[in-house]
Amino acid sequence: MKNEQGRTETLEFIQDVTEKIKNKLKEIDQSLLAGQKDIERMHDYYWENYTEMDQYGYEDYDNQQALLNQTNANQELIRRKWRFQKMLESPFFGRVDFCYKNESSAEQFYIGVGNFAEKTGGTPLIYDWRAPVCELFYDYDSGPASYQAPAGTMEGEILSKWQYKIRRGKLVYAFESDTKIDDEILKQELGSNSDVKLKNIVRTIQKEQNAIIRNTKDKILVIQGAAGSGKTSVALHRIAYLLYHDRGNLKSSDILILSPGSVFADYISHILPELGEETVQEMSFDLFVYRELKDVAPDCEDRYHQLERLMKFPDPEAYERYLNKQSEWMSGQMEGFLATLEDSLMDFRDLTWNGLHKTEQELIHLFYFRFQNVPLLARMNAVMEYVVDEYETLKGRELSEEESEYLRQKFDSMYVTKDIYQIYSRFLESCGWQPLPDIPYERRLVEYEDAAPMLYLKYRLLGKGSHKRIKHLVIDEMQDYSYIQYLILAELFSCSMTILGDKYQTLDEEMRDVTAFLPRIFGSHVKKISMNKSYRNTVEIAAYAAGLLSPGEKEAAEYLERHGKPVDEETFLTIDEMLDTLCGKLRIQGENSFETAALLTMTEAEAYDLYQLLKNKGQPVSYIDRDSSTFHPGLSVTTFYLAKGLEFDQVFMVSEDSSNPFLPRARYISATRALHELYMYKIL
Ligand SMILES: Nc1ncnc2c1ncn2[C@@H]1O[C@H](COP(=O)(O)OP(=O)(O)OP(=O)(O)O)[C@@H](O)[C@H]1O
Repeated sequence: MKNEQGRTETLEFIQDVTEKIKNKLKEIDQSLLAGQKDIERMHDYYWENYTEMDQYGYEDYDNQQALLNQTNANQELIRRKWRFQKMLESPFFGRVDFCYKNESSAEQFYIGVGNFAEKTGGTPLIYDWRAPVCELFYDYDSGPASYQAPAGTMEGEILSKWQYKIRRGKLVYAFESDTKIDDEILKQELGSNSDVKLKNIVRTIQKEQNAIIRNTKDKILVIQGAAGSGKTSVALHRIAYLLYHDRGNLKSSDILILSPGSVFADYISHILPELGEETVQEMSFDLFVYRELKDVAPDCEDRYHQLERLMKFPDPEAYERYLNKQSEWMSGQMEGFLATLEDSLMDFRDLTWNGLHKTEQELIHLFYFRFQNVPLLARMNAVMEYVVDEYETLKGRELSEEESEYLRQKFDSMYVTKDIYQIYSRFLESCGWQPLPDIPYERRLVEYEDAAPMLYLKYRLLGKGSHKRIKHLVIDEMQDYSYIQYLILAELFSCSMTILGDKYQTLDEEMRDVTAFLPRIFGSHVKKISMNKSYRNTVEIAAYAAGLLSPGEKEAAEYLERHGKPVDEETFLTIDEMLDTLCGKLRIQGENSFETAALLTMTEAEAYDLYQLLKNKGQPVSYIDRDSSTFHPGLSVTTFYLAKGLEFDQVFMVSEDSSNPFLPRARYISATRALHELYMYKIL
């Protein structure tokens, strides 16, 4: 009965709110038209009068400003229009009936992806999911509850909670639940064939996820989450939340996501616009390092080069060296090296030029005492500026550019070398490793194992102003960054951060738990949180994936009770046989078909061959390599490491070489990419 009444109420509310949204859209259309006319009028005025505008350009400037303001206002209107059009499709997804303490009746709060009020600034008919009152929906069952409003804690009682699905303006279901966001709804959401790309989860954010999304008090949040626990989703919703709550200070251009690559960036790119925000900047760490080292060497390997090499030519010694070069131990060695470098890098001499005279002793004094806090390779410049300043004051004239340049070279010649490549090579030797090949700039290629330590050395020698413009940094796949890489990030960014990942999904042979050392780099601001419940996979797939971990690695993972087909393990004698079987199992065409499937291999070469073979068989298929930038529906062929962070309805993983040292990790990463069906194939 209560359900019936609730449903009727909801239908009436949908009708009412739809009418009001339509009216709002009409108003926006009228304002847009008026705005457009204004712009045209301003253009006309300009062209008719520009020859007569005042000579100082004031009128021209005013005209340009007015034009810019009107264009911005129109753009804001277009954004609002788009948002309200979306709301017409699905105006809200939840409702809380909350009775404030000392009140006799409950208020109804409808919750949607955005706010909607009839009049700007009026009481919302629908509340944005990020509004304070919506905490009640995500965090509480029926009964006593409270939320934090700007005016303080609001206490009361939740009398009922509703969840809705509205599609194309029509109510699909409405049901009252006493509990938190109900598992049944979650199962329905996840059990249906997935969208092509990552979905927004506003309708079903879980309590522990909500705590992370709404956390504004911890400067650095580090989230260790099981595969499929919603880390990426939570990070994106957290960005939307921070943007909503700190509108005055934070813009989307102030936020940076360090992500594994361009396909991943494409895979998540629509979420923020769906949540009413603009997309944020995205960058891969390896690309950043390559750019920063451009003045040291023209080319630089990335993570994937290194991984491919180690898979092709397994070399335990090289692997050990790579791990050491990325470690905390290495940063200690570097500090020791830097301490002795102060002496061995310098060759002080008396300096005499056009009446300017400084003895070796005077220069040494300036270098080691007056400017001791300036980074080593920038210090001579500081000494020179000091000396030149003194000289100019004495002579009462400024040096010409040529004179300054001449003197700069003279001062610089007191460094034995300023070449970071050569200094780094000396550092390697001091640690007992092979130095780098002594070759000119044009022929240099920095191997992946040296790239991050070399960049860190560069910053330590030259100094690096932090990226003040970035006010929030998100680091996804945190387990893929080494100690040295985090030192670089700490050097570059002093802003708040969300760092998330899964220690079991490393691209190393062993799991990597970075949470152990992050507090040593970022200090006491680090707050660690775990997310153990996995939402992506069926129970069958999740249990299979857990079985791929070694006994010491298993943690008590929780799964959503969603069942599907058992995992299919098969061994084939030929690739052709395997591909025929795969084509038979693919369900990406026809009725009840899936949206996405992936064939995952160990190496790039294997992926490319299989892609070609599938194409030859007439199978529609896309190939994802490290330069790809779009994620397509249908079947994709790629390596396990490029599939990180992505998910597919069906996953086929094929391994051809059982001695590959990365096989166990690759199998785990591949298996956890599957939403509904998993096929683990081996070729003998
Ligand atoms: N609260 C939720 N409601 C609905 N779906 C959810 C929820 N949380 C996570 N999911 C779904 O679970 C899947 C995994 O989410 P996501 O990719 O964010 O996890 P992840 O922890 O980053 O995974 P991985 O580390 O394995 O790449 C996605 O399909 C996502 O939509």
